[in-house]
Amino acid sequence: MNRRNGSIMTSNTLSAKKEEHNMPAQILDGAAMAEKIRQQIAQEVAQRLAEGKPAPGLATVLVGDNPASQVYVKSKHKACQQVGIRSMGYELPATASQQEVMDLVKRLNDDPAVNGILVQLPLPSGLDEEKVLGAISIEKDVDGFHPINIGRLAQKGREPLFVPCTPAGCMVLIESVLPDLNGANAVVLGRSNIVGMPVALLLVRANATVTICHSRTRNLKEVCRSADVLVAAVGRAEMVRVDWVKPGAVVIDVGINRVEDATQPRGYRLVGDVAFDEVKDVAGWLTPVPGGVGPMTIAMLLQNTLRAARLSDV
Ligand SMILES: NC(=O)C1=CN([C@@H]2O[C@H](COP(=O)(O)OP(=O)(O)OC[C@H]3O[C@@H](n4cnc5c(N)ncnc54)[C@H](OP(=O)(O)O)[C@@H]3O)[C@@H](O)[C@H]2O)C=CC1
Ligand SMILES: Nc1nc(=O)c2c([nH]1)NC[C@@H]1CN(c3ccc(C(=O)N[C@@H](CCC(=O)O)C(=O)O)cc3)C=[N+]21
Repeated sequence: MNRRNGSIMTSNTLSAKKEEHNMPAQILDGAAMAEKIRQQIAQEVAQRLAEGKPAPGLATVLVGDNPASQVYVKSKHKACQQVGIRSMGYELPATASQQEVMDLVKRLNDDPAVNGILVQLPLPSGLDEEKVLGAISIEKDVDGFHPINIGRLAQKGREPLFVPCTPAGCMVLIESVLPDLNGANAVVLGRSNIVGMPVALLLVRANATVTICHSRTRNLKEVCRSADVLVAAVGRAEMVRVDWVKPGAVVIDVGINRVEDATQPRGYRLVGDVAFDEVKDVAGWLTPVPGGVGPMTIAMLLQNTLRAARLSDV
């Protein structure tokens, strides 16, 4: 079996593959894939405008002044602009009350120019995230974090209106090289509400056999090494080392970690949860950081916003 043809490595091919140690991974270029998706979305938006329909609208809600959140929200607006989605940014101070945030969400729910509402997470401490996310109209829940959308994702035979963006982006990347996940062993490192758990749910829906790992997992390295598909979303710089990865595996690196680097203009560089330079020699496919899952997350947000606009067509 060749790791280039999208087939799944089985344990009896493992030792043979190890000898091919120096066969470098193919890079799964999320930035390029996201660019293609954005072009397609731009075309569809233009088509809608030509039909006399209004531009899809996305409202972002940023509470407080977390610098990383400000960067992410800014790049979401930029991406909207690129494809013709109208984006509206709402900012509240870190001192905003629960009521103020809830009132804003309700106002956006009632605003017909707003098709999608994204409340940037994490919210400052003191605010009830569950209540805020639950207040978003499910037809505008382009992040897919409303309890009804997550509940449907977790249940057989139910369809969420929207799938969370980062997990959806991971699946597009994985399925671009491994379209048939039937019976594949998938390991997800991390169980957060926004990445680990929903990506695990999507992998189960795609018929993979899924193991979810977290800070209490024993024998992490061995569990990871059993994976045909490994998704790392822990937020620990370069935690996944070369001997954690089965030769030929598809490795999706969700982590975005800043590490100090005086040679960089910003004083830091971004690294993933995977030690890219060593894992690239053994994985079949590997996503880079930056340029992997991050841009796909934003492309999925645009896709969800366009879908929300379509849902609101009368
Ligand atoms: N590219 C993108 O689009 C996105 C990237 N990210 C990045 O992905 C990473 C994860 O984000 P997020 O899910 O929000 O993070 P969280 O901090 O919410 O979750 C981290 C998860 O990893 C587990 N974990 C932490 N340390 C270890 C360890 N040493 N061994 C095993 N498991 C561990 C935690 O376990 P436990 O539950 O037991 O605490 C938890 O389940 C971050 O770097 C974040 O910046 C996030 C969102 C989008
Ligand atoms: N309600 C909500 N929805 C989210 O989708 C959400 C969130 N809250 N909170 C935080 C995380 C994080 N996240 C990222 C999106 C894009 C990049 C991204 O584009 N990264 C670039 C690099 C960006 C840089 O240079 O910093 C890349 O990986 O190439 C990263 C991370 C979305 N999140």
